[in-house]
Amino acid sequence: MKQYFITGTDTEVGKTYVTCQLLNAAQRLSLRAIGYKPIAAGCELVNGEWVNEDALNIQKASAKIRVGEVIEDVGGLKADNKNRKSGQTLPLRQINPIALKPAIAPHIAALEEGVTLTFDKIAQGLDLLKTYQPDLLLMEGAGGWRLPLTVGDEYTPTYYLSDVVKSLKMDVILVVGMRLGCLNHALLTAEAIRADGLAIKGWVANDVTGNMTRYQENLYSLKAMLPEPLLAETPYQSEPNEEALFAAIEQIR
Ligand SMILES: Nc1ncnc2c1ncn2[C@@H]1O[C@H](COP(=O)(O)OP(=O)(O)OP(=O)(O)O)[C@@H](O)[C@H]1O
Ligand SMILES: C[C@H](N)[C@H](N)CCCCCC(=O)O
Ligand SMILES: [Mg+2]
Repeated sequence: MKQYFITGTDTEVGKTYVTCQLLNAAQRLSLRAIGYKPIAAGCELVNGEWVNEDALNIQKASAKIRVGEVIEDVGGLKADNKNRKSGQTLPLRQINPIALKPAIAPHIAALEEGVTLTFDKIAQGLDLLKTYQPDLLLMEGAGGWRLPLTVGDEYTPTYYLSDVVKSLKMDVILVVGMRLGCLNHALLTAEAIRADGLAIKGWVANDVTGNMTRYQENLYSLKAMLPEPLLAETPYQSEPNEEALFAAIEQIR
């Protein structure tokens, strides 16, 4: 089983978009691929359940439950798993255990809601998804690399999502949202990941706007400055480029 943490140069750069494209491509290559969004901020109440759009998209793109699959109860997340038939999507709460209502920085939302964002909650959710025996597990962050999870007095951050990834020793895939400013954001993010002692498996150039001036020149610059491989380019709003995505999967599987 291969597992990766998907980070990005910022929020809204296409981490979920790229995660789903990779999950779909892996599935087409007969790999069992599952996505995980441990912490999501920005939810709507749908039929009594707090639902986040990233989580829904990842649920849709993830492998389905198999015949007779029995899931161990980990941290109480098994709940809505009974009576499920094979071929159904994984329970949303397992894809996204921590759903915070306002679309704001998660540590602030958590403080408002009296929720604590702990290593254990994130790791338990990951362990539960591993019981489905995926070939590929992609865990999407929230925001960028240095995302605060907990704060002390005066909102001093004390613990970051990057610390969790460090403890889990996960390799990282960096999604670069191709827009003005991304060179600085990509280089700083890559420097921080390496300084945290983690490996960047590769990066994805996601054309998040479709109208970046000098897109190619920016891409050449990133290729020249980032030593890690460009896994794929994901174009703006076109049909997925399956060949490119398959090649990316071959590099990370
Ligand atoms: N290549 C693309 N073509 C078209 N639309 C895209 C592309 N990449 C991203 N988007 C759109 O841009 C928006 C932001 O993308 P996405 O939600 O994947 O960002 P994110 O980095 O996961 O953000 P967050 O930090 O909230 O998790 C979404 O509406 C998504 O559909
Ligand atoms: C709500 C939003 N869509 C993201 N999931 C959360 C982004 C948090 C960014 C925090 C920050 O670095 O300022
Ligand atoms: Mg997302």
